[in-house]
Amino acid sequence: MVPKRERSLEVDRRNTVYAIEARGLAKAYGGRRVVNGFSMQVHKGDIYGFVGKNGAGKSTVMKMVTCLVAPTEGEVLVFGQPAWQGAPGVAESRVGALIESPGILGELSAYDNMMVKALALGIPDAKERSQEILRWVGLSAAGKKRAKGFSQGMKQRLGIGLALLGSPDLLLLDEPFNGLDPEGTRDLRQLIMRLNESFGVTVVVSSHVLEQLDRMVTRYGVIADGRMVREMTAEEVRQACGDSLAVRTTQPDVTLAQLEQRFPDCRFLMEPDGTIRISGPFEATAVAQALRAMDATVLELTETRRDIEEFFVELMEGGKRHV
Ligand SMILES: Nc1ncnc2c1ncn2[C@@H]1O[C@H](COP(=O)(O)OP(=O)(O)OP(=O)(O)O)[C@@H](O)[C@H]1O
Repeated sequence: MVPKRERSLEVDRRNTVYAIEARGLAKAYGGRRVVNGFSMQVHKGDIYGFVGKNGAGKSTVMKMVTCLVAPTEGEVLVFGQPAWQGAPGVAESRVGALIESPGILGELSAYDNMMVKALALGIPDAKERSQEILRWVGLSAAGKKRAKGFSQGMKQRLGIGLALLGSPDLLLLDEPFNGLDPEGTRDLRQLIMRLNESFGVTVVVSSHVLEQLDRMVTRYGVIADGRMVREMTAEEVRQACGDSLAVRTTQPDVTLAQLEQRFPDCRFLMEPDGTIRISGPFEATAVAQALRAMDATVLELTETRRDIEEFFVELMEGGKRHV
């Protein structure tokens, strides 16, 4: 049976409406463009890992998607509709977000925090909904304790609870693992996965904690200097990491077709600069022999072992060639 998350990606490939689609997005502060020519495609059902160095522009992009900040240029579609139509539109009704401070009232309990927001949103069954969500985020035992005394993990979970009040189809979480201990990190990761799997909530998570993203993400986007460097499925990242063979020839398309035919059990990935990355059960010497037999002009043939962190660091450096 196909795992549910892979199945949802399969369905979405045929579906042209994305949860988020950004085109030519730019944001300037004081004349400096901190996001520029930015594009992004988050498929419905994704857990999308949004990765980039400090200051790359992740928060700014997330704020433009959630209408906290107005774009200088470009367009953001949320479920096919403009997030901005002069005023916040679809983002208000279908999107939940935890960006920077989660808007928690420190003097109030978790339940009272939920009720304040539920009443402000005009949610009809505010009490039941607040209790239900608190159970979901694992805070029903927090009782009357004031939120200012919560651990960082509890605050993050309450922040997510508040973001869930409007029953969003899309949830954006900016650095949610910051300041969490290993247990808090695990709990939060499991919560994100449950939301995605049980309710089909599309989740965008920006994080530096690649190890956590690797355990739950279905697609990645890498931002550097305000531009999208690369979007890849988790499977493509897995293929690009681990033992692999990088092959560059003068005719990459022809070489790729021939190698695929010659080594049907291997996995092949063509990188933007034409490098063919072979992973799976390959023998470097057999590939070298095959290239000779094909009369290919080989510019490079390198066997590499690369871990996920190294892979992303290279991309975050600005999308230089990563062999
Ligand atoms: N309100 C603002 N006024 C001026 N500059 C800003 C403002 N908000 C962000 N910036 C600048 O925009 C750039 C991108 O910031 P942003 O917070 O989006 O990056 P980030 O990728 O989320 O980084 P981090 O991981 O450090 O939060 C930074 O250089 C930042 O200083």
